Amino acid sequence: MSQLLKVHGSENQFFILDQTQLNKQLSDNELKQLAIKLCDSNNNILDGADGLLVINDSKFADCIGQMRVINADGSEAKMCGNGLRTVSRYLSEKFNQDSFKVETLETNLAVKKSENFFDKVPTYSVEISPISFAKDDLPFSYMNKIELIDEDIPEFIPGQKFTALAVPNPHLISFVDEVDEDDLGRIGHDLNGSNEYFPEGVNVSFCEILDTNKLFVQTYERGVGFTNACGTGMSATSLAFAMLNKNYFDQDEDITVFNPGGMVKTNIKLAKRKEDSQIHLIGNATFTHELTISENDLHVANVNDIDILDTGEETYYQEFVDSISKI
Ligand SMILES: N[C@H](CCC[C@H](N)C(=O)O)C(=O)O
Repeated sequence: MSQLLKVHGSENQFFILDQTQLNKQLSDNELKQLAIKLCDSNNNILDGADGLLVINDSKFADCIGQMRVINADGSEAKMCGNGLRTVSRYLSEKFNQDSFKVETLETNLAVKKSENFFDKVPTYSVEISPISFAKDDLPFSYMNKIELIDEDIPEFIPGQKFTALAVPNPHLISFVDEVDEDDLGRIGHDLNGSNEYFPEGVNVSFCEILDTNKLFVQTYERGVGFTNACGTGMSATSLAFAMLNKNYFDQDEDITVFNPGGMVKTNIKLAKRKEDSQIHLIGNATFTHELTISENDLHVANVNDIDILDTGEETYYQEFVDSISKI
């Protein structure tokens, strides 16, 4: 029985650990160390990953499991949109249910199996919630602002506007004509080090508006760096897009969000009070490998003692990616 899975949502790569299968739960520090070890590409465990998703039993009767999110640097996040799709598939197949709730650090989220985007590419829809623009919920500090919505912030990039929102992890978004990776990398790095603006760091996304309900989003993630996709980043960006670009947004249709790892869809329902808007993220949940620690003791996971089985699913995902085009 494999103890770990290697998975991805839009090539945002994770390891999944189902702690309910272990004889002894790992401590928070052991989970942090395991995440750092597994995710570090220098350890040659399937080229590392962007984070570790930990599944535990839920304390809520209406949830079939709990998801915790540990970034590659060992920091814990409240939420992970791409990761929640893979955890939803894992729990769906484990309990043979297609629609249920998953407990996360901040709230319990509704998830469900969706119609596959492509043959043999399992596809899931997850609720992204709660939503906040309040400075104390991000948190951020900028002049006397209590919200940052389409705000000129010359200290970041002169002439570029930014929007900050928590879903509930923190996101800073800017709409650009073309993503400049140097700018994105510099701001992402600076705002996740010691800085006066985002004391707990922030995920930074640049977005190109390609057409009506069609976006390209690239993200520099807190606790990771550049990733192929960031589910909460694409979700937060989709809400900001719907709020700020009414002439390019059709509320009756999903938004197609391209990213360096592929494509997802988001569904936005704007509400009178913006925090009451609804976001759903729909996309693949691909399981690429099953891993077994022969020690059967994750506390001392030894790099050389891991058996790895390739599921063959990546082939189907790549066929999906080859079938889509931004234009
Ligand atoms: N780096 C994020 C957590 C992972 C989010 C991302 N991978 C997603 O799919 O939402 C943070 O520290 O808030």
